Amino acid sequence: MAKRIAIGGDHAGFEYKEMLVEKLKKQGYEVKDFGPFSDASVDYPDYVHPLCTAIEKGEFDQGIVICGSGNGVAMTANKHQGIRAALCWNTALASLARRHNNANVIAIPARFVNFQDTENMVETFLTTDFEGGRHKNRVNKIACG
Ligand SMILES: O=C(CO)[C@H](O)[C@H](O)[C@H](O)COP(=O)(O)O
Repeated sequence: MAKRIAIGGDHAGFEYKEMLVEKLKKQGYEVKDFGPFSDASVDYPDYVHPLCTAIEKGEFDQGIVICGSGNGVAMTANKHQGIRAALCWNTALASLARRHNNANVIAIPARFVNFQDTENMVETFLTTDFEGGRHKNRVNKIACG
């Protein structure tokens, strides 16, 4: 079964989101675009909260959220108990986010990374497994409340 990917962000991430959606669909991923659907100025929580709720409900396997710095989308995503969002700006961080933190959402700072690096980070994020072992207890202790 194709991996189900949820993607969204804000106007600053719009261009990269559009290019990623096209690429991921071509690669055979099942992709749902949570918006926005133009580069008009918007508020990222309006798009990131529905995306994260859908992941928490089990409707998607992993998420990609993109804004200018990556911080706004990451902060929003991490308000959700079932989300572990990792702000990444290179493939080493994307790999560690999966291997050590079992991150289920990657947050990308579109204004600070080029698209080639973004593609590489996303590919790494979607294809790298959680190592478990010593990291399992730590990850289990992240959620609170
Ligand atoms: O949330 C952010 C900052 O933490 C994102 O980078 C936004 O994309 C950014 O704030 C948008 O800025 P703009 O001046 O409204 O385009």
